[in-house]
Amino acid sequence: MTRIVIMGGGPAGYEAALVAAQHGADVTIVERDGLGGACVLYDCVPSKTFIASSGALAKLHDLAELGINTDLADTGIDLPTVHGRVKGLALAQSADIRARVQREGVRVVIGTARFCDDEPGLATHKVAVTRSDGESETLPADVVLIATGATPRVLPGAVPDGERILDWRQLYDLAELPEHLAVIGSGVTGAEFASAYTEMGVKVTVVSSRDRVLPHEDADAAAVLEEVFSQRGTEVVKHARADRVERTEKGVEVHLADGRVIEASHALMTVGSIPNTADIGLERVGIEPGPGGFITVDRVSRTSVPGIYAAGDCSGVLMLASVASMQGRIAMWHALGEGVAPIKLKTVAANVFTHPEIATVGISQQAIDSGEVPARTIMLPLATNARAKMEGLRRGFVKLFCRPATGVVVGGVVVAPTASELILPIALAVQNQLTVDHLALTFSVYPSLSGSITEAGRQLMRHDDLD
Ligand SMILES: Cc1cc2nc3c(=O)[nH]c(=O)nc-3n(C[C@H](O)[C@H](O)[C@H](O)COP(=O)(O)OP(=O)(O)OC[C@H]3O[C@@H](n4cnc5c(N)ncnc54)[C@H](O)[C@@H]3O)c2cc1C
Ligand SMILES: NC(=O)c1ccc[n+]([C@@H]2O[C@H](COP(=O)([O-])OP(=O)(O)OC[C@H]3O[C@@H](n4cnc5c(N)ncnc54)[C@H](O)[C@@H]3O)[C@@H](O)[C@H]2O)c1
Repeated sequence: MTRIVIMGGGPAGYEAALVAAQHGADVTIVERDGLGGACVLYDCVPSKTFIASSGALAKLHDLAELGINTDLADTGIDLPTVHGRVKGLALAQSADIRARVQREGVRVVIGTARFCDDEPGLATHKVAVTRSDGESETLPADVVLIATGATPRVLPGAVPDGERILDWRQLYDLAELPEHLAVIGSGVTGAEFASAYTEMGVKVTVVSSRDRVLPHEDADAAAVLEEVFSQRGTEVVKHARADRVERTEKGVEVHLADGRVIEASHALMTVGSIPNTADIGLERVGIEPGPGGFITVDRVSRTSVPGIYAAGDCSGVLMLASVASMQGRIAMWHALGEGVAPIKLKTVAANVFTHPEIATVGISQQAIDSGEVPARTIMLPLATNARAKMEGLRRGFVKLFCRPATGVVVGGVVVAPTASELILPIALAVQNQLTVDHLALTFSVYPSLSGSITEAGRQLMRHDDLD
């Protein structure tokens, strides 16, 4: 029986464990904190639960237009309940995952793992575990999966103190909503929290090192978000690199590299993550971490050392739970000799949970505009969609990209309140190389927002006739 040890019990680790157990391997997961990993306990799941509350409040703002009277002055946030729900749900989800993997016969050890091979180059490996009960053990392994995830990056001049200078994992311990929150960093994490706190009525200032929020996302989508921010009074300070954050009597001062100073009550640091690869004994097996400490892997999650795979945030491939899970599963299929297709990153669907949401799949507009990928494109504003009008939605759009000659769908963007759900037909088309004709000839419900996706297909199909 193949002995598999998995370091880390996040999506990469636990999904891998489920696959390995299904294929009859002897599987042990070593996890420091709890099953589900940082994804479930501190990052993805808590933030999306928090956003469920801010999103509910956001909907109230739009009710007046639909003829519903609500007294917004009377509407409030019960922060302890919101935070209690966030933490409770995370723990419950973690317990569910633990029960599931144990049901499948996986051994779960709560503790910290590191390699302890006697020398690099051996055919099998050893993992030393310091368990949470203080005991130690050594696990022999034919295959090891490194799935240790990542941790918030700390700027030396802005070390989180859990009171005024916070990382995103500390937010749910605040007793009250911040009076004025400075969000440092305008990537996906920064944008999501800026949006959530804005909807909760907090004054928010976003410090963006670039000329816009969400520098890695679709520029038109980022522009919609900036418009919403501006309408809600949220300021985006651009070309602004935070040098340090100092505590003052009343709150914090964010000192920018160009000398500007932003005053706020609290600072939320969202300046990225670093992989948890420093203390896991990589030198004992001869793995040299790549740039930024990430472990280099190929498309079936192999590292440079036979028998050792890596998956998820520690590999830095695409820091998404869905990608981590797929990398983990692929690693196990490969290790156990199953037929396996290398991961296809061009088909990954992702969503930014702002208000409105921004969902993307496949080739980006930027790759098309730069000439890297030839494609025909269409952008339909939601304002032209009957259902959107009925719902009072003015902002947002659907974009669809296809190959110039064949009409095969290669990507798309949806900006809408439920973009995370609406992106699926486009993702399905990209994954299965469907054409705009397939979308165009599919019945969508009338009236529906998804009608804009079939309409986008039809508009690109018309162009086909001119080719
Ligand atoms: C605020 C935020 C929101 C996010 N929202 C989303 C989202 O909506 N959708 C999405 O797809 N992605 C989201 N992500 C990204 C997603 O959380 C990560 O991509 C995902 O957690 C990666 O999973 P993983 O298994 O690689 O690592 P993790 O979830 O980080 O799990 C790794 C685990 O390994 C443990 N570990 C580390 N070292 C050791 C060791 N030596 N021994 C034992 N255990 C160890 C860690 O304690 C951790 O629990 C979000 C990220 C952030 C920061
Ligand atoms: N909904 C989701 O799926 C979701 C949510 C959150 C995060 N994630 C994933 O996690 C990964 C990390 O995202 P992230 O937003 O945490 O990190 P990031 O690295 O993408 O963004 C951090 C931003 O902070 C900026 N920055 C760095 N130092 C700065 C400074 N001193 N002053 C001002 N700005 C500074 C960087 O230029 C960058 O734009 C991404 O791959 C993302 O997709 C996904």
